[in-house]
Amino acid sequence: MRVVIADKFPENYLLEFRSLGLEVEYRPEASATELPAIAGDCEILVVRSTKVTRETIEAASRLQLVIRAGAGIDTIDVDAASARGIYVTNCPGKNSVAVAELTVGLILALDRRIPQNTADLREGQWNKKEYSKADGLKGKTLGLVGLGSIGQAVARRAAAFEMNLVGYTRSPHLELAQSLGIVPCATLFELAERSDVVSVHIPGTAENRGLFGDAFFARMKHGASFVNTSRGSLHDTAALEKAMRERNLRVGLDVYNPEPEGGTASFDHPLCKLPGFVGTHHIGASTEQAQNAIAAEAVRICREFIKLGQPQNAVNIERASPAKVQLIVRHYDRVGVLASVLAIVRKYGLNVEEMTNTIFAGAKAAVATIRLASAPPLAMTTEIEDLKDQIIQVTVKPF
Ligand SMILES: NC(=O)C1=CN([C@@H]2O[C@H](COP(=O)(O)OP(=O)(O)OC[C@H]3O[C@@H](n4cnc5c(N)ncnc54)[C@H](O)[C@@H]3O)[C@@H](O)[C@H]2O)C=CC1
Ligand SMILES: O=C(O)C(=O)COP(=O)(O)O
Repeated sequence: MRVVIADKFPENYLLEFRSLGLEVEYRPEASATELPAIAGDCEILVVRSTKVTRETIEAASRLQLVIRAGAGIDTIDVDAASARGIYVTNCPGKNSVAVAELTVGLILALDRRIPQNTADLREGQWNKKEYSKADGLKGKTLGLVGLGSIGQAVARRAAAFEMNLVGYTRSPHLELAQSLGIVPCATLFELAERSDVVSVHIPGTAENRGLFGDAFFARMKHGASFVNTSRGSLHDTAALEKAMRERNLRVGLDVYNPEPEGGTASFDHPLCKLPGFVGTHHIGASTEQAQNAIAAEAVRICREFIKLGQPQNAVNIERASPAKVQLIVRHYDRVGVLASVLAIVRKYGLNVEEMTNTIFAGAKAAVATIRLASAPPLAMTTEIEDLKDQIIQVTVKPF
């Protein structure tokens, strides 16, 4: 099997891929437009933020698995992969601590204006008078949007600064929130009104696009801070600029919309020039610790995939099976039995949604569980039962 690694990846983990018997092509500088040609004949594609487009998925005729060596899968055309039966996985939770550390760094930098202090010192300017104005974090309220892996890691760190925590999450993680000392907010607007600092930790899905716009910022306190280390698509840049100018909002960003592809580029962004801004270059996950943890997880996913044919952490498996009925066929473990059973299922026009076949000790008998979208007619099960010397028992159960 051939694996293409189309992003920067720790060297020693490349060796681990090779030790799995994989032929490794390491293309750390590959761009999204080059990827269709590069990934053309690989079975496994590993990427960080390099976009995997429909063109790549369709050009890679042997592709079976795309591993996002990170958390967010918004850079991958998951629909295109699903339409061709290609697994997409990510490495959940493996870079959360790194992002949480950067988030706390941005919150501290916004309060004490550390980058602005440094810039003045670089310019030969001593300005203790100006920079002596800061609020302090103790007793201030941090509003966390999203209480997944990163939201929780930020909560734990902010608690050490004795901040009050409020949170908003779509899925009601009430017990979890309580265990972390997070007071749940019923709506995003309630969170905006209560928070001195808002920090965003939700995925950049289509439905979350532009969630933070005029209406949200208008509810934030004057002079409050907004931190986004998740995705640039989540905030409306123009609304953010307006809130910075009119409501003295302070903004800390690691992510932008749009963001340059690759490691270096010129970058002219309206927010970066405003005095209340601190920012980083989408480096939330870029610590050695996080990248080693991510790489180890990517290798683990590959190992399991090679062994079992199915990867862990797949994000594009249909969770709500269309199956309604299970046809359970106990049969002798002989050549052609399953083919005969399936031929009868086909004859009655029923689609097999899911299927497993489990062999019993001694390999004399097996049980096939065939999941169907609708109940089989009696004539069909009778026909299966009548397969000579092949069938032990047929049952039908709802699913
Ligand atoms: N700056 C960087 O380098 C990095 C950025 N990220 C970004 O952070 C995001 C979050 O990462 P994790 O915490 O690891 O993911 P996660 O999947 O553990 O948590 C996300 C949580 O957000 C919740 N959620 C989704 N939409 C929501 C909404 N509209 N309102 C409230 N809650 C909502 C989900 O239910 C889930 O609990 C990633 O999707 C990625 O975009 C992740 C890693 C590195
Ligand atoms: O894991 C994520 O979602 C990230 O945004 C990290 O991106 P990166 O792998 O550092 O390009």
